[in-house]
Amino acid sequence: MSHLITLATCNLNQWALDFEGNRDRILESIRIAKSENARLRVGPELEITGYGCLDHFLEDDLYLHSWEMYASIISNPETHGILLDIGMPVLHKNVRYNCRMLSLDGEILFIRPKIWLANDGNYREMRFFTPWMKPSVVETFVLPPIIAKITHQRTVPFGDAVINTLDTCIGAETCEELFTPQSPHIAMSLDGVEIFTNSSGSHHELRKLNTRMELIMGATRRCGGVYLYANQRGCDGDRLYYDGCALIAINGKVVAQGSQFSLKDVEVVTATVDLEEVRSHRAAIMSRGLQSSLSTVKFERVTVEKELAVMSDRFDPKLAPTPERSIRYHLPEEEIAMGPACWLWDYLRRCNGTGYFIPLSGGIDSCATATIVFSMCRIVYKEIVDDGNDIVLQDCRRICRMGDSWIPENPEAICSKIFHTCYMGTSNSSKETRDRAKQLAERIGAYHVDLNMDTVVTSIVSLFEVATGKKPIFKIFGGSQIENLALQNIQARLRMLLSYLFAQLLPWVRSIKNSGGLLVLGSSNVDECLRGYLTKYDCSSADLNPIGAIAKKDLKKFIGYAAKEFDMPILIDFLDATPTAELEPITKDYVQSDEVDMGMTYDELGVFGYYRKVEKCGPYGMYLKLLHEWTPKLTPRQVAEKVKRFFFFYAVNRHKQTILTPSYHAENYSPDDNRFDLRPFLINPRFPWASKKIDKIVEQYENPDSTKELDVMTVE
Ligand SMILES: Nc1ncnc2c1ncn2[C@@H]1O[C@H](COP(=O)(O)OP(=O)(O)OC[C@H]2O[C@@H]([n+]3cccc(C(=O)O)c3)[C@H](O)[C@@H]2O)[C@@H](O)[C@H]1O
Ligand SMILES: Nc1ncnc2c1ncn2[C@@H]1O[C@H](COP(=O)(O)OP(=O)(O)OP(=O)(O)O)[C@@H](O)[C@H]1O
Ligand SMILES: NC(=O)CC[C@H](N)C(=O)O
Repeated sequence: MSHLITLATCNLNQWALDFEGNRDRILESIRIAKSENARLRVGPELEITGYGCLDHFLEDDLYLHSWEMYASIISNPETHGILLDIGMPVLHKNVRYNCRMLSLDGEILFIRPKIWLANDGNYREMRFFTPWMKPSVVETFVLPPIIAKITHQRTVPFGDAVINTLDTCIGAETCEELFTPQSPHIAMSLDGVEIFTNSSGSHHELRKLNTRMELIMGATRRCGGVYLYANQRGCDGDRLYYDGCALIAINGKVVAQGSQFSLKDVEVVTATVDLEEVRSHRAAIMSRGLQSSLSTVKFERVTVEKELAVMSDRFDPKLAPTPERSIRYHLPEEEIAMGPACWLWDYLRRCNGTGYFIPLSGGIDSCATATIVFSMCRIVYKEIVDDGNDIVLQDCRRICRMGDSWIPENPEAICSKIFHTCYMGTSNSSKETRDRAKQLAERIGAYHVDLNMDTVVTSIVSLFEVATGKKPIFKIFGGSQIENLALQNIQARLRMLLSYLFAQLLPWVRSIKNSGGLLVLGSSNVDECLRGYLTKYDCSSADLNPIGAIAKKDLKKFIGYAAKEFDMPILIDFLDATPTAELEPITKDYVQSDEVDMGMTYDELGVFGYYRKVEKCGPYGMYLKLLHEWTPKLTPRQVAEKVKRFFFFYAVNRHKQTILTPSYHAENYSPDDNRFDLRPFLINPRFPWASKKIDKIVEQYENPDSTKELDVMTVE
């Protein structure tokens, strides 16, 4: 006979340190879960504080406020009648742990500290928490008096326990633990745990979702069982976008999946599963039976004298298992259209902003950034009109400084209120870029300013001339390299200055009431940041950069996608144009081009970026890898030149990464020096020893007879 139970998991848009807001979202998720008849509700990792509190996790206040919020949740009778798994940090014996609080009917069942902490890339959990290094061990936790008064308990178990109800066994695993080779669910499953909860704080990266999904599918296929994945969603105050995707799986099949990108603050996902399916799946595998009977890891059981099933003894014709469904993945270009857009919306509403400003050049990068803002407006509009989301409508009215009766008639109406673009031309600008910028702004409804700033550039050059008696001139007119660069950088840096001026005053110019300034958007892509192909403190220095960790290649795909999906044919013109900075005079024989200037192509930069950061290659390691990949199309010498050139520019420009505008983290090869890619910024760009070793190999290829065997240790 089947044994049906209904379970709930959720995506919550928590905000670091927003204790009351976080609590209310948790309460709302419990209310929804109960209304769907769920008997178990799991929420995201550290949901009471928000996952991204970083060094605030070191403050005692945070632990106090966590208990206060937790008390107000479990003392609320509306949260009773359902097993709750809530994420919160806890101090035990003066040690900080990242914990899960399991409770039922206002009573704490046990506290489970995370065992395997996330500590690479963007994650630094070891900085704030101590891992519970005693798998399957349980101690006694003395409850703080405010909680003891509410729960009428003095102590509760603290450690790696599991819950036995009358009809099943439940174990908790926390985020990273799923990603480890010896995940806790393995030993738990062999010890009879049938339902696993996973509470996560996992952020978006392009093309990453399948890793998470494959792990969940693989785990439940191999071990059997029901897996409830909960995740935070949204921007909780940092460069990361947590990408939800709450999920319920059973024996390698997905039965429920929440959305990855959305403006919903609370999204609850429920499913009804048949525990008999878990039992028969497991019992059919003899080898699993042997491993289970031999397993020496025994988990302490915390007993609950209740059943999770609504009716285990009778057949209920109204209750049926939720059918299997296929996993939904977005294309990378859809991910770009949605992730940074939702991040920008959270940012704007949470800082009580008036809108965004972007210097729009008529090139791909600022165009992609503007299109992402438009995508944000589309998502907001859809959420208001199609989904009737009142929170988004209220936020939208507040940000647009519109009254209580206003409902936007289309995405362009939202864009026209909050998005400002500006073309800042000089005599080096072309009509094409100017027109493209104007047409793009028109299409999305942005408030556009088209200006010329030659007078400002000229007056700065004149001032310099008066002060020094020397006048720099462009290279094509006979000037030196250094003069040429200085003249380009003046234009670039003035654009930054003008951006902030216009961002501050445009709402005033438009007589928008009660407005503050606009947030300035930067638009350097990941590849040019890595190569340092940007002027320090120019338009690359802004308040936020939605595309700072997205590759040019992906941005182009996104533009192609948006041209069709957003009905924006103008975007095709951007795709067809040659990327150019337009900082040097255009003559009949010369137009500045990015790839020529950089000495490498954007595709090559993508490869270098991947090997440097993801594969952790130094120049020598990268050369060896690319030698196999790029020869015989290129000679070993040409490969060596390219690798050395890349590392040269990377090293001389590394200092620029220290002041990069905070960017949406989207790519695993992001060079963001502030949180993700920590490196020195004074590096010998010639990498002398590695270069000698590379030269030795080139020599070996070019004169195979000259060296009998390859001895890379002997240089000179
Ligand atoms: N090791 C070090 N540690 C700390 N700081 C260091 C440094 N070396 C230089 N610096 C500083 O950096 C300055 C040089 O950097 P920077 O002023 O950026 O100038 P720089 O990197 O020399 O030139 C800007 C580059 O960006 C290119 N570009 C292309 C397309 C568009 C744009 C644009 O902006 O629109 C720019 C432009 O063609 C040029 O190649 C030095 O004057 C010095 O102040
Ligand atoms: N004529 C311009 N008017 C307004 N902003 C400009 C102009 N030229 C450059 N910018 C700003 O400076 C940034 C960097 O300029 P750069 O020429 O390097 O462009 P890019 O990084 O290739 O981006 P894009 O593809 O948008 O031109 C641009 O993204 C844009 O925000
Ligand atoms: N919070 C965590 O433990 C997250 C780590 C995990 N590797 C992830 O990206 O989802």
